[in-house]
Amino acid sequence: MMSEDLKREAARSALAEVKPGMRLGLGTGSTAWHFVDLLGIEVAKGFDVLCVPTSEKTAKQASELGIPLTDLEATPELDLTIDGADEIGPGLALIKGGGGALLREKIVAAASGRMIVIADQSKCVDVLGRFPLPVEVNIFGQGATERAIRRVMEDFEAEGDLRPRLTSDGKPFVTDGGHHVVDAFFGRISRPEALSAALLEIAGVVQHGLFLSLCRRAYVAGADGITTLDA
Ligand SMILES: O=C[C@H](O)[C@H](O)[C@H](O)COP(=O)(O)O
Repeated sequence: MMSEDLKREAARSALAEVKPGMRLGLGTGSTAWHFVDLLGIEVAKGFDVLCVPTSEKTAKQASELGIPLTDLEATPELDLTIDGADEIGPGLALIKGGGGALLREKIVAAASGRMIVIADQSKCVDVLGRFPLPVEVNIFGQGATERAIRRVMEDFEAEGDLRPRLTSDGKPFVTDGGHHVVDAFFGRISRPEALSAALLEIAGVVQHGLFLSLCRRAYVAGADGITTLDA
C-alpha cells in the first residue's frame, strides 16, 4: 500500500471511535487531513459532531466540508482529539509540530478527555529524537532564546544543531499564533520529561513538540494492516 493509503486506513480506524454528539479536536497534517476528509463524508450523511480545529489549515478544510466548528471558548472540554504525529515512541510519547501546529494541537489535546494518534508505521521509533524537535518561540528576543535552547541541547547531549525554520522562499516560518519555530536536532531524547521541563523553563519558549502522557491510543497502519497501540 502507498503511504497515503496507509494514512487513510489509520484515519478510518480512528473514525470508528467517534460517536454521534461527540465534541472532537481535529488535528493537523497530512494524516489528520484524511481523518477530516472521512469525517466530512459522514457529516454530509447527517452525522452529528462538533469540532475544534488545531490550525487555520484544518479549519478551512473542515468548514469547506460542512463540519460544524466551535472553539475552546464556547466548548472548553472535548471528548476526543484525533491527530497525527511525527514520531511515536515508547509509552506513546510523541514528537509533533512538523507542520508547525504544535501549540494549538497541545492545547486542544489537553482539553480533550482522550487523544488518539493516527500514523503509518514509519513514525514508530524506539527512542524519540531522530525527527528534529520543533520548539515554538516568541519573536521577541529570539536570539537569546535560541542561545538558551542551545545550552539545554548541550546538557541533553544533542547530536545536532538548532535551526530556525524557514519557509520555501527563505522567510521565517510563522505559526498560526504569530510565533517562530526552531528545530532542535537531538538524535536521541533519552529523558523526555526532563527535557520538556528544561525547555519550558526558558522564558521565550512558547511550547515544544514533545507530547508526553497525552496520547492514550495510536492506530498505526502498515503493510499487514492496522496495529492498535495503547498506553
Ligand atoms: O504540526 C503538525 C502536526 O504535529 C502533524 O500532526 C505532524 O507533523 C504529523 O504530520 P503528518 O501526518 O503530515 O506526517
